[in-house]
Amino acid sequence: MFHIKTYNAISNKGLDRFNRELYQVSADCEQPDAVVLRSQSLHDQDLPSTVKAIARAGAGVNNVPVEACTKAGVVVFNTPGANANAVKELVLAGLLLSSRDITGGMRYVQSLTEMTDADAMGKLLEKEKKRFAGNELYGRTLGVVGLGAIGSMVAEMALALGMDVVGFDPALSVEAAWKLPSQVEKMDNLQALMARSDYITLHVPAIAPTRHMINAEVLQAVKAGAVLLNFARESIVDADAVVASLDEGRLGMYVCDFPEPNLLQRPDVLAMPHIGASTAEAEENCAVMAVDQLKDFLESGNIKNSVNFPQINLPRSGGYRITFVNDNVSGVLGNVLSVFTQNNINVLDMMNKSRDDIAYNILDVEQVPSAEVIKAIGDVEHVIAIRVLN
Ligand SMILES: NC(=O)c1ccc[n+]([C@@H]2O[C@H](COP(=O)([O-])OP(=O)(O)OC[C@H]3O[C@@H](n4cnc5c(N)ncnc54)[C@H](O)[C@@H]3O)[C@@H](O)[C@H]2O)c1
Ligand SMILES: O=C(O)CC[C@@H](O)C(=O)O
Repeated sequence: MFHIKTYNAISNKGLDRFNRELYQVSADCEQPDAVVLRSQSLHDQDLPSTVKAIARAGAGVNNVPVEACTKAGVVVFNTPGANANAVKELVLAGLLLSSRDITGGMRYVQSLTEMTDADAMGKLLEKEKKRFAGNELYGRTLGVVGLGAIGSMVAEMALALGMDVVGFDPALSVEAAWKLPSQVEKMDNLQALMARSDYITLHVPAIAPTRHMINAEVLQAVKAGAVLLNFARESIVDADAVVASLDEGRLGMYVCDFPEPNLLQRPDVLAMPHIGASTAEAEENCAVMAVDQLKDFLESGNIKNSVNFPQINLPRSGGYRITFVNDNVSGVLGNVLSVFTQNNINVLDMMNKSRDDIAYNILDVEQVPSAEVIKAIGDVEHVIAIRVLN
């Protein structure tokens, strides 16, 4: 039986994929084999030593202490692309809400509660509507910072709206580059993108190099009146620098999914409560992907879409499956194989993959490994974690 601890509201479409004869799933499990979560921060929590994997039903893993997990041999998964369409559609809302005073106009109409005469109301609205006029997106330039799953979808959408699109992503993967429309013009640096764009939208992960990447210096390069949209993370933008730029009249508007107190009560800030991925479809997609990846890892040792471990998949070749994690230094696998030789255990198939400082191994063996053999493998220098699967 595997024990799964959940945090946040994880869609039942995903959780129902855990066969209850094999899995116990609950929010208050104390010694879980694995954790499924959304935005709950694990930074201030002690992770039980029973945890072998953490599945983030979503893209950003800044709420998970990934480095500590890697050192402890804990695999961290995310669900790349599973909520990208939801974010893309909210970016479209942000573009429209920042271009036309839709919310101001709606608030004004709702305020006319004293009016009883429809003709008089119609005349008043025709007179007042100029206060809520705006501009079109067509022909304007959108700068997309980060051209991964979300950024590339946003770029494609903007092109379909008749916008020009420029992009900046120094770490673009080959796979992501293939998905990018050819009309997206590549910018060499962030300043160049800022100087060209009427709208700038951020789609980078919250990692050390992106912390405050939008700061006072970068905002100097922005076109007067440009709109900045942040549906990525709070830490990417220095909110004080944004407020200063808005006050100065340089930045025209800030649309964000990560409000901070100093952004409230400003007409030039449109703030939302982190709802980029809050659609039924995105929540289901993320939960299904997270659960499927976790099951494949717990039951077969395979790893797909991990942010700290290598991708690996070894079809079962019968016998008994053992997986182990080790420091990525030479000689460890050889020493483990010697343990099998010494104990007359035949290896049927095996795969070894590494990523940065960590290596991960799957071995199918013919004979059931005894507790002594497992202990001997665990005692091999640089072996961090070991599992025996049925
Ligand atoms: N508002 C929400 O609810 C919501 C939902 C989903 C994702 N997000 C956030 O959006 C981020 C991006 O999501 P994604 O699915 O597109 O991820 P992704 O990994 O597919 O794409 C991120 C892209 O950013 C690029 N990048 C990294 N560092 C960069 C830098 N310094 N400058 C420019 N580009 C850089 C990467 O090369 C990659 O192409 C997530 O990490 C998460 O923080 C927010
Ligand atoms: O789970 C959520 O609601 C938000 C997820 C989002 O921020 C992400 O990084 O994927």
